[in-house]
Amino acid sequence: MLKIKEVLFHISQRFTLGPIDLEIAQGEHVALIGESGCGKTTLLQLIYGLYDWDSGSISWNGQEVTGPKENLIPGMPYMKYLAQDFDLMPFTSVAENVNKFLSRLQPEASLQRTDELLEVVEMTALAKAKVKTLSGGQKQRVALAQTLAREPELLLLDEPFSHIDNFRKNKLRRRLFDYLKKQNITCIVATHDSTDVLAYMDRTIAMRGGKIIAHDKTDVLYNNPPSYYVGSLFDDINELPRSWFYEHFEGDETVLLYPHQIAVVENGISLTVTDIYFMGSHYLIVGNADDRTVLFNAQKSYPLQTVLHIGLKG
Ligand SMILES: Nc1ncnc2c1ncn2[C@@H]1O[C@H](COP(=O)(O)OP(=O)(O)OP(=O)(O)O)[C@@H](O)[C@H]1O
Repeated sequence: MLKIKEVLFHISQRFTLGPIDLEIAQGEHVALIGESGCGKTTLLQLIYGLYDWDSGSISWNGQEVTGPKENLIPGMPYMKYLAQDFDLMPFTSVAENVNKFLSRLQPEASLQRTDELLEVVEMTALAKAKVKTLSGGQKQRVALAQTLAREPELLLLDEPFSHIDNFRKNKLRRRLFDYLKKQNITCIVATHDSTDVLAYMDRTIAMRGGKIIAHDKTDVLYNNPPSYYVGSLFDDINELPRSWFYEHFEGDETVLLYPHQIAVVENGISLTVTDIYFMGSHYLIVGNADDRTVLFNAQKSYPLQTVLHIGLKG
């Protein structure tokens, strides 16, 4: 289990991380989401032991994590941190880049494991290619395989799919997180992209200004975002008067609704269509209601300036 107790770290005069309190069980997958600069990378690097923090403690299965002051080689050996700017050997092949972290004593088994890991990241076809000839997304996949080759107990991934095209991303995510679950590898993923987290992360942590501001099971946090900021990390979200959607409700209280929770109804709040975006499975409609912008999903398109009525879906 990872235990972080009251960790506080002044990385600069302008930015303080913490206090952070967090426990993550063996085999759990946890996402760190939050706006750029909120401290996701700094928290991953602290957990890995790349900084000497000011106070508090971090431990993995009872073993204290320590920073560079105490370790000649920074980073805890039972963890692996995959940085945003991955570091590969450009003049050697994809397979060699992965194989170099496997045992020299069992060359047959190492080759087999290299093949297995290249399959996880869908790089089998390019096993013999030199890394310098690869695209950014292909390099990122090799870096992932290399990180897995080191058999970490705790894997820290910083924006692991940022260079990978949508075509491959979904399949890669499924393969990677299935593999990690099977191996019981604990994983923390820092990401901007909520689709990285929804399906694969047991829990999600939302950060802002160096602090954890919300923390729950991923589906619970998605369905009940405690603030507009947290909801907007997952999807477009509307903050609208509660009285628009709930009869007999008066007062200034607002309600947070994702576009898929609002629909065109017969009797409801009147809205003028101002923009329409084709999203593949549906249209995202932007409208103006009582001087507020509202985003909602619809199955069909409407001419601009059409007046519709909206209400809660279902
Ligand atoms: N080595 C450093 N020295 C001083 N300040 C730093 C250092 N590294 C990061 N910071 C500052 O710490 C804050 C948090 O940065 P961090 O990289 O952890 O955020 P992030 O949430 O990972 O952002 P992004 O999503 O853009 O990668 C930022 O204000 C950044 O400027």
